[in-house]
Order: sequence, then structure tokens, then C-alpha cells
Amino acid sequence: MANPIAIVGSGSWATALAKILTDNGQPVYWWIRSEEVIRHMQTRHHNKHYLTSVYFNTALLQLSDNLQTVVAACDTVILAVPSAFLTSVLEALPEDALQNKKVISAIKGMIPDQNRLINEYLLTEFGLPLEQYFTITGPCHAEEVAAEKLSYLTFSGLQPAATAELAALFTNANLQTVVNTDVIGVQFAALLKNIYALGAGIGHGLDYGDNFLSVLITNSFREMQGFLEKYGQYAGTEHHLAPEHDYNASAYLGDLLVTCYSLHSRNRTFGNMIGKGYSVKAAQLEMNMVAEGYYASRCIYEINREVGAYMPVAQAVYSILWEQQNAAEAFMALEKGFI
Ligand SMILES: NC(=O)c1ccc[n+]([C@@H]2O[C@H](COP(=O)([O-])OP(=O)(O)OC[C@H]3O[C@@H](n4cnc5c(N)ncnc54)[C@H](O)[C@@H]3O)[C@@H](O)[C@H]2O)c1
Ligand SMILES: O=P(O)(O)OC[C@H](O)CO
Repeated sequence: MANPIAIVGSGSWATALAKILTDNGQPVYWWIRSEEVIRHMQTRHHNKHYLTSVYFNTALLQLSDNLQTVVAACDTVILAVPSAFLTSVLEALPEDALQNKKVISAIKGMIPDQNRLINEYLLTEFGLPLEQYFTITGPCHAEEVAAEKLSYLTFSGLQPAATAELAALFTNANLQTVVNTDVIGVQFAALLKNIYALGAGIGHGLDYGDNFLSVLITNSFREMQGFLEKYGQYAGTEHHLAPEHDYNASAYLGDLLVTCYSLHSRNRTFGNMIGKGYSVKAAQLEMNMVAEGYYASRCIYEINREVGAYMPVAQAVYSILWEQQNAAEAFMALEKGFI
């Protein structure tokens, strides 16, 4: 039997990744926070809260709420909890728990309050070198993985051969994989698109039409590229931004489009509620899921004070969500500067 892979998290994305791997016959050690969810999965073979239509071959699953046991049993560990919960979840691990392991982050966000990418956090807390760190990004909603609709995932890592080996574990008739080395750039692209999808949702909630939204998204994409280029200059070579990358690829432009347009998107849905006049608290209470862009908007606002990229859309989203700026007024100000 193949070596098992650990999955940490039990939301929509963790459940979708567990489906892809087990569909491919891959054994999975799965850390699930709640004993009740584990019991339900063992007896009814599906996650009672997320992607409930997906039934698992439980012979391939080892379910546990003990994170240390799950991580110790596997050479490869996938992190799939929302960024805001990652530090509290990984607190259960000793400092050397990730030694010699490959860690794949499926998280599209930074550690809030620390403004650190997941790899930066793992290096500081667990000594994980960037060579052992990989990411899964790309336009891929868990709901469509559940429905077995053709999807594309990008796997990024410094070492192309090791990255391709990991990607191959996920490839199947419904899932194509792409590999690149831009392990820092894809993380920024993924968290920026969440902010812009919040913006698209706010615009929709404010009753702007498709014509305006396409202009908003076009300008957001320009902003994303401008930030990535400026960040590369700001951070220098030690931050490993790949010198060559195609921002028109699906991990960058594609994920921006799906998150801004898809009705599955948490970020767009959250933004839509804000545009319609909900408070942040009320919108959060309304959703059983996490809109990562909320936290990312503050991280990027703070990071960009140093980087200095031109980011009026991200700035407007930040001001609306964190400084209670009136959404209609913030959008009226944006209208003037778009091309
Ligand atoms: N859902 C998708 O389609 C999708 C696709 C690609 C990437 N992602 C990324 O995957 C990551 C996980 O998101 P998701 O969509 O699976 O989440 P989700 O919104 O579906 O679920 C929220 C998860 O958070 C957990 N949670 C709630 N409170 C918690 C706490 N106090 N401590 C620990 N965990 C807690 C819940 O148990 C649940 O597992 C995010 O970074 C997201 O951007 C999601
Ligand atoms: O539902 P969203 O907005 O969190 O987006 C999910 C994925 O990142 C889409 O690729």
C-alpha cells in the first residue's frame, strides 16, 4: 500500500482533498477536530457538515482528533484549516514534529496578526525549510470537486521533481495538475484574489452590474500584478519569488476570476452581504464558512505600507471592512480611477 498522507482540517477544502486522494486509492490519516464528526464519518462515511454528498471508502481513512499521532504517521502533511485557526491547531505539535516531512499548504491566506505567509510561520515555529514546503493553489471550489467537475490545481515548490511527484498523487480524470516553482508568488496571488472577490461581492451587493464588475476585476488583476512585482523588488532574492512566472496562468488570473464570479465563493458571498448593508459581524454569523479575504485585507494593507504598490481596490476593501468606511462612498471614489 502507498505511504499515507496526513490531512489537517475538516472543512470543505480538506474534505475535497480527502476525496481526490481516496478516489486515487491513496490512504489518508485525517485530523478532524470534533469527535462527533469522526464518529459520524466512521458510521455514515461522510462529513456531516461539509460536502455532505461525498461518501468515502473508509478503509482508506484513519480518522483521529490527535494531531500529533496523525502527523507522526505520515511523511507528507497537508494543511487545510483556515489561516485564522492554524496557529491554535498546530500548537498541539512539538517543535520537531515536521522534521524531514513534506508540508503542503492548501491554505489561501496569511497568519492574521503576524502578517506572515504560512511558510514563514512554519520556518519560525517548526524549523521547516522552504525546500520541504509546497502549496496547492488554482481555481478550484470544493463544491465542484465534490460534483466531479473537471478542475485544475497548481502545485508549487522549489524543487520541480518533488513537486511533480506530489502533484501526481492528485491527478485523475476530474483533476488536472500544473506545477511551478513560484511558491511565494502563488500564495500572494491566492490571498489577493480573496480580497478582490470580496470587492466584487461588495460591488454586486451595491447593485453595480456585470459591466462595472468586469472593470473592477480587470483593475484588480492589474493591482495584483503590480503588488507581486513591487514585492519582488522589496523582498529581494532571499524571499524566493520565482523570477519568471506567467500571471495569466490559472493559479493567478484563473483563481481571481473563479472567486470573483462563482456563486460558490465564500469571499464574494461575504462581500455581497457587506454591500447590502450587513455589518462584518452579521455577515460572519450568517456563514458557516470562512471568508479568508477578510483577514487578508488587513495583512496586505499593513504589508503594503512598506511595499508601496498602487492598490486602490484592496485599500477600499480594507477601509470598508476594518475602518467602517461607507461602502457606496468607497466605491464611488474607486469609479474615477479605473481604466
Ligand atoms: N473551500 C474551497 O473551495 C477552497 C478551495 C481552495 C482553498 N481553500 C482554502 O482552504 C482553507 C480552508 O478553508 P475551507 O473552505 O475548507 O473552510 P470552511 O469555511 O469550509 O470550513 C471552516 C473550517 O474551520 C474549522 N474551524 C472553525 N472554528 C475553528 C477553530 N476555532 N479552530 C480550528 N478550526 C476551526 C471548521 O471546523 C471547518 O473545518 C482556506 O484557507 C481556504 O482559502 C478553500
Ligand atoms: O470560496 P472562496 O472565495 O474562499 O474561494 C475558494 C477557492 O480559493 C477558489 O479557488
